[in-house]
Amino acid sequence: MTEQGTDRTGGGDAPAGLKAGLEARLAVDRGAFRLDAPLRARPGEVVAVLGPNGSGKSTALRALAGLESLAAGRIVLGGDDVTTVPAELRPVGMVFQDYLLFGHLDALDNVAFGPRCQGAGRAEARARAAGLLERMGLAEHAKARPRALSGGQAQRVALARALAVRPRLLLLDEPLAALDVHARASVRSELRHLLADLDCATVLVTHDPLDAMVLADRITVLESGRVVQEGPPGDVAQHPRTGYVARLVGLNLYRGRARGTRVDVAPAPDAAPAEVSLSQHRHGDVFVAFPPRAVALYRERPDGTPRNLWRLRIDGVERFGDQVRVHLEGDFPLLADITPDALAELGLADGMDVWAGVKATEVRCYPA
Ligand SMILES: Nc1ncnc2c1ncn2[C@@H]1O[C@H](COP(=O)(O)OP(=O)(O)OP(=O)(O)O)[C@@H](O)[C@H]1O
Repeated sequence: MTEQGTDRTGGGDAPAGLKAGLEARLAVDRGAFRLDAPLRARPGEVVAVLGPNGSGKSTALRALAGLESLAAGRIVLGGDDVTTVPAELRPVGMVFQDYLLFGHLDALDNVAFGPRCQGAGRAEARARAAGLLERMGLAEHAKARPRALSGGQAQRVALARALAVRPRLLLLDEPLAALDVHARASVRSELRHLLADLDCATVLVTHDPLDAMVLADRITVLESGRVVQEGPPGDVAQHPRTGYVARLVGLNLYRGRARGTRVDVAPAPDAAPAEVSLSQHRHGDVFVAFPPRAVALYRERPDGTPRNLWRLRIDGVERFGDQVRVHLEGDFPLLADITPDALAELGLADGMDVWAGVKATEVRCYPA
C-alpha cells in the first residue's frame, strides 16, 4: 500500500525488521497523569492497546496521530521520524469511535476526501475511493449517505476513508464501541478479515478483551500510563502478569516463591502468607494462576481431599454468562464460578463463610 523501507532517517537503534513499521516511545503529560509507553507494530501487524479506563489508551492514540505532543520519546514510522510532523501531514489514517463521517457527502466522497486534501485530482481521488469501497464490499453503497448505512457499513466506510490516504499506520479507536451487541460479533469478524489483508501497521485501542483477542496479533496492556504486559493474545491470556489482566481473562492470579510443589504466596497486601500446592515442581519467583471455574465451594470442611483449601467469606455474587461468579474475601481472596443450581443447593449468600478448594492439577505456575 505505501512504499515501505524508505529508510531515509535510519531508524536509530530500531531492529531492521521494525524499521518499516511503527517504532515509538510515547511520553505524554496530561495534568497529573503521565503516559510513558513503548509501542511497536510491524507492517501488516495489528497491535491492540488494552487497558482499564483512564490508563492512557486514548492519549497514546492521539499522540500517534499527532493530536497530542510528546514530552519525551519519539515516533518513527516507516523509518521516518515523524515526532514533530503535524497531524495533517502524518502518514496516519484514523478511524474514530463514532466514525465521524461527513453527513452531507455520500460514501464515495467521504472516502475521496483524504486524497483530495492530499492534492489528488477529483477523478483520481474518486477512482481510489471506488477501489477501496469495492474492497470493503461496499461498491453498491457508494452513493449512500452515512445515515443510510448500518453500523457495520459505516465502519467500513470509515476504514476505507482512513486507508484512502495510504497510511503507514492505521489507528482504530474502540472500533466496535458504536455498535449494538447483536452487530458486534459479525462486524468484529468482518473487521478481522479486513485488517488481515492490510500491509500497513495497525494500532487499535479497546477496553474489551474479546476485541483485543480476536483482532490483534499482539496485545499491549496499559495500566496507569505504563505497559504492564505485552505479547501475543494467547500468551497474555495464558500468563497474565497483573490482577487486571487476570480478571479480564477470568483467572485468579497471585505472585509467590516456589519451592518444589509448594508456593509461598502473599495473596493480598495485608493478608497473611498462604501456601499453594502444585502438581509439578517449580523453584524461584513465580505466578500462580487458576480459573474461577476450577474453584469448588463447600459449606462444611470437606475431608480427605488433596486440594488447596481456604476458609473465606462471600463478598458478592453476580451473574456471569450462564454461571454465577462468587467473590471471596479473606486470607486468600479469589473468584469462583459455579452454576446457579450449585448456588441454590448450597444456599450461598453474601457475608457467609465457606470453604473454597482448588485441585493442585488445576493450578498453573510460571516464572515471574
Ligand atoms: N484534557 C485532559 N487534561 C488533563 N488530564 C486528562 C485530560 N484528558 C485525560 N486526562 C487524564 O489522562 C489519563 C488518561 O486518559 P485517557 O483518556 O488516555 O485514558 P483511556 O485509557 O483512553 O481511558 P478510557 O478507556 O476511559 O477512554 C486519565 O487519568 C485522565 O484523567
